[in-house]
Amino acid sequence: MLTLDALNVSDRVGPVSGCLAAGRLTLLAGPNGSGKSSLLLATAGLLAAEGHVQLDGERMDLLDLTELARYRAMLVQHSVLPAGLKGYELLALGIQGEVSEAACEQMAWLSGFLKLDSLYARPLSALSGGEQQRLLIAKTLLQVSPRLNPSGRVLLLDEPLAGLDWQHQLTTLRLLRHYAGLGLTVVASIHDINLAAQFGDDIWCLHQGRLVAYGGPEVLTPELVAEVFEVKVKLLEQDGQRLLLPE
Ligand SMILES: Nc1ncnc2c1ncn2[C@@H]1O[C@H](COP(=O)(O)OP(=O)(O)OP(=O)(O)O)[C@@H](O)[C@H]1O
Repeated sequence: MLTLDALNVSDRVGPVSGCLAAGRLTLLAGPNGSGKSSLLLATAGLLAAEGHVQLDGERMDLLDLTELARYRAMLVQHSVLPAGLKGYELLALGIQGEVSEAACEQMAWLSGFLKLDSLYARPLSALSGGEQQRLLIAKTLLQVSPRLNPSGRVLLLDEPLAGLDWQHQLTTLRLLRHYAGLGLTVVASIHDINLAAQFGDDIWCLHQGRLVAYGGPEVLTPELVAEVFEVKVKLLEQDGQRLLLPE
């Protein structure tokens, strides 16, 4: 479990306190500039912040970089990719230690979901934005895949669905749920509130740097959406599914 204790990045986000549970997929919603990326980066230890983040009771800011890389993986928004690198070389960066048979099997497993086979041999500079994103997602997942890294406990992803087509958005969300099911704490920012409601175990909603709502998908009410996103929506409910439709 990740515990945020008054985490604050001046003028960007916070103070935010709360628990991000292991075994659950928490989706961060909120408009542009509401602080999602800043919160994720500060949680990952990649952005200086006041307050503390504890991982199972251990202060993350006291861990060295090698320990951090073992415990948590983060997909950052707008990754700068080395142009000469090929697809498989990017993926290999997610593997700690030698590329073992188990690592190859895990890569093949992820490739099946994210359709990476045809991307392996190509330079990253020759791939589309969505193709690059699929490789980056796989690399991030590999880093904390329990079979390869039993110490892996946390997955943080900033807008993993950016640039993905509909099929790969759904595949990615299913993979995130799978990793949560393996016991990891999985946290991702997302702009589609209906996908957030469908796939998130927990929702955190940020507005102007503050955590204004958290809980199950039912926290995404038309009232909250109107206040935070300034969009009028109506709620449709069918077969236990909730859909927020713009009016
Ligand atoms: N490098 C920076 N230096 C100073 N302020 C920043 C920096 N990056 C972001 N901000 C500001 O911090 C606030 C939160 O930005 P952040 O990127 O965390 O929001 P976000 O919710 O991830 O937005 P988006 O949905 O557009 O990605 C915004 O007001 C933004 O202008």
